Amino acid sequence: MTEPATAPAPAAVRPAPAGPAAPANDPPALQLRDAGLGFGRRTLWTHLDLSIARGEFVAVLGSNGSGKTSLLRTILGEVALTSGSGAISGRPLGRGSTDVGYVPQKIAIDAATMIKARDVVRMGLDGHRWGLPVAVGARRRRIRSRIDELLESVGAGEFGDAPVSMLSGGELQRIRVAAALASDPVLLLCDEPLAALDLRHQQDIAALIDAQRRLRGTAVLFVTHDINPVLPYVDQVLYLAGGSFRLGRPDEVLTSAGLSELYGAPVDVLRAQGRIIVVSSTEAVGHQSHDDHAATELGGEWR
Ligand SMILES: Nc1ncnc2c1ncn2[C@@H]1O[C@H](COP(=O)(O)OP(=O)(O)OP(=O)(O)O)[C@@H](O)[C@H]1O
Repeated sequence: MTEPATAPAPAAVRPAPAGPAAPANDPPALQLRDAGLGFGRRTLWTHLDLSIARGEFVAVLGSNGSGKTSLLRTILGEVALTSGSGAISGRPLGRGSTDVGYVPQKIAIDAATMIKARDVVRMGLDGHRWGLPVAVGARRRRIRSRIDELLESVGAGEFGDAPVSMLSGGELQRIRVAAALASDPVLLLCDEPLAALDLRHQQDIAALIDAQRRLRGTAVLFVTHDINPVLPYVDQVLYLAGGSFRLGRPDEVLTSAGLSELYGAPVDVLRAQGRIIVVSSTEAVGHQSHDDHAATELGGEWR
């Protein structure tokens, strides 16, 4: 892909992927080989080769309906690839892998429920199973102390005993992250965890996830409509659109030439004050804001 001469590199400081060094012959946290997915006659993406090493941060961008969530669902083993194959830490994709943590867009919580924040984290520890026997004695203390540790690690120590229905969007998102990290996963899948958060909370959650991959070597696959809050951390961008994709470093993928080719329509990628703004021929779109209207129009216009 050609880099437009006018596009400066993002101003963000990119830390090197960190975390405990994995032995050289360790398999990647995630490997997709010649992977494809479609529903009926519609192909979402095909011939996708993606390898994510321990401690690597990969952002997934793309228009509405381009298959970002479906990609996560294939990795979770909920949807089978139409072609190709995938593995997590060398093991074939399948349901219920404790190597994978998942931060969903939403968890369905009844407003009337009295489930506490710490109960949601416990679900993460127990592999999302309710109705386990009540732990007693030393085991109970061990579980409680691990949950306290997880709550502290996401800055949620203070509201661990609060009913989740009382929490703000930002507080609840911390709890979702703590639950996803409970099994100390090799791979963390995040489906738009910054949606509906204000700028400060977006930055907090992004930094939290970055800290986890640095401390624990967790690989991160992060679906987002807005690259900017995670730009300082991103090693690779996977950009899905129009039944195809681009994969590479942010400065390789987020270019006017590359995205125009991907969409088959003129797209300008602007860089200003360390932020990236994607602009169509008619309006600013998608990656700089949480403007659902603009994002929807991007998908609707070019899908
Ligand atoms: N099980 C399914 N059967 C048929 N079609 C499906 C199925 N799951 C998803 N789709 C379709 O596949 C397309 C991609 O959906 P997906 O949710 O992966 O998109 P997305 O990129 O995450 O979109 P958004 O940005 O709006 O969240 C959509 O058109 C959706 O309707």
